[in-house]
Amino acid sequence: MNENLDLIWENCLHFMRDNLNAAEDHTDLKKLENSFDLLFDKVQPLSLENFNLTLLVPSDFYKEYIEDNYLALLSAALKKNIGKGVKLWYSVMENKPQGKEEAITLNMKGKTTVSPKVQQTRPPSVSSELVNPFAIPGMKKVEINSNLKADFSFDNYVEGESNKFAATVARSIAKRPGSTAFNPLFLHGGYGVGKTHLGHAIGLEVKASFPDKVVLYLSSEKFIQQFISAAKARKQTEFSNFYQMVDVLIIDDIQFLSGKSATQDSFFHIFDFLHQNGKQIILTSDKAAVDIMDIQERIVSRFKWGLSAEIKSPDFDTRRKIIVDRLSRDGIVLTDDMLDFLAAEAQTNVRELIGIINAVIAYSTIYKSELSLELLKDTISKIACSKKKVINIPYIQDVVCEYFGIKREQLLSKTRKREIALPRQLAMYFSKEYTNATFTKIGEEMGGKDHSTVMYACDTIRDVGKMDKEIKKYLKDLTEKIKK
Ligand SMILES: Nc1ncnc2c1ncn2[C@@H]1O[C@H](COP(=O)(O)OP(=O)(O)OP(=O)(O)O)[C@@H](O)[C@H]1O
Repeated sequence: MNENLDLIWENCLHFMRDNLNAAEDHTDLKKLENSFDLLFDKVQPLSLENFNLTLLVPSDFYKEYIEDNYLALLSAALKKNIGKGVKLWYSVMENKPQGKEEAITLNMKGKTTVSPKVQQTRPPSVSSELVNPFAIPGMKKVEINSNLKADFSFDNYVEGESNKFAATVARSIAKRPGSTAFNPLFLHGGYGVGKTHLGHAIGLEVKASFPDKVVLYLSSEKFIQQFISAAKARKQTEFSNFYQMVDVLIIDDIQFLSGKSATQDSFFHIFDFLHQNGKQIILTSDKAAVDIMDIQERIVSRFKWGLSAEIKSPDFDTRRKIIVDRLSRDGIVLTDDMLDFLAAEAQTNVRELIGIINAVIAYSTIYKSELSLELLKDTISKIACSKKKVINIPYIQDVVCEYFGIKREQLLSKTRKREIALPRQLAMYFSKEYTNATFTKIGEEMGGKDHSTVMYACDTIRDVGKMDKEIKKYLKDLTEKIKK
């Protein structure tokens, strides 16, 4: 019978909705339907056994509200769709306060026993497993594409000093998603150091160990786009419902939520729902939570609830291990001096290192056994030449905008809001440092600012950057990105 439960419940809902007017003397049907939908969206049928129907409700309030307002209608619907002897039970999802590790369900009997018999005991085999009360009817069984890259597994993740802590925590989360103290896991670090890889590795491991868990990886840009489309179509509720079905949510580059206040609101509610229900949240960012500008304080504070782990640029030994690991997948073995040479080359991030390894693989395929240290040096110098790029003002502006998650129009605007004015001053400063442009030229390219404004910005950043921790960090990160 349970197989048909969703269908039976759908029919009950349909019957009740159809008869709303008859049940109450209400003239504003639209309003009535809306409040009915809001209420019953959050109610799920949990089980139906021997005429015992158990509904999962988010709190006592829902139970009482249903009993007070929809008793007659619900009884009629249940009689019609299940039969006269049906008894109704509630399973109340109780959320422990902040810091809890799991959600529990409590069973209690409803006032409603459609048959006159009073049921005193817990109905047989009511699952104590958490069922998502926010799932849209009919969506429960929808397969979600997790968007996980099979290559980004723990097996392919080389551990070293720079990432050991983050990797250990990630492995422990993958074993008990949502049940460790590491929720959310906030992974941060520079460009290409392996944050995304680790996020995927957790997701893949969870999927392998708990196939029924819903795992979803996506970039914050995708999240923002989806939110905007949902808002345009007035489907914010469906948007939230969708995310609330997820057991392990992995959002990459969360810093891009900066300045997007409506998306932040929605993210906040999804975050709280998932967290309160023991679902695992994994976030990656190119900066520490406190360094993300223009993001609501309540969100930053939630980032700190779990664990923040920084992944640093890989040290020499880790780089060497990564090279050996990658090349061995293609059956390529290099001599020690070749490995040392390559490991010394790409010092800042693994992505750059992988570019070099791929070039070695390509050359190895062409030259086969003739691969030598000289050939490697030659290959690397060619890569370095082809990678040299022109650093000009528009390029600097792009890097700054991407870093702060703001638009070029904002950067070039006249606004004095700190979250825009500071990136603008930094862009002016870097334009002076890295190009031959005059103050006047920089001013023109920065949205028609006066040369004295540019001079002032450069002096300020230079002076403040000497002692202000925040500015120092921006200078370091942006220098790395501009020179990359
Ligand atoms: N420790 C590691 N072992 C093996 N491969 C790694 C490791 N760290 C990173 N990589 C590889 O380096 C590349 C870049 O890593 P990843 O995309 O995870 O970086 P990221 O920190 O998310 O960077 P960004 O912030 O720029 O997106 C990927 O191909 C990834 O598989």
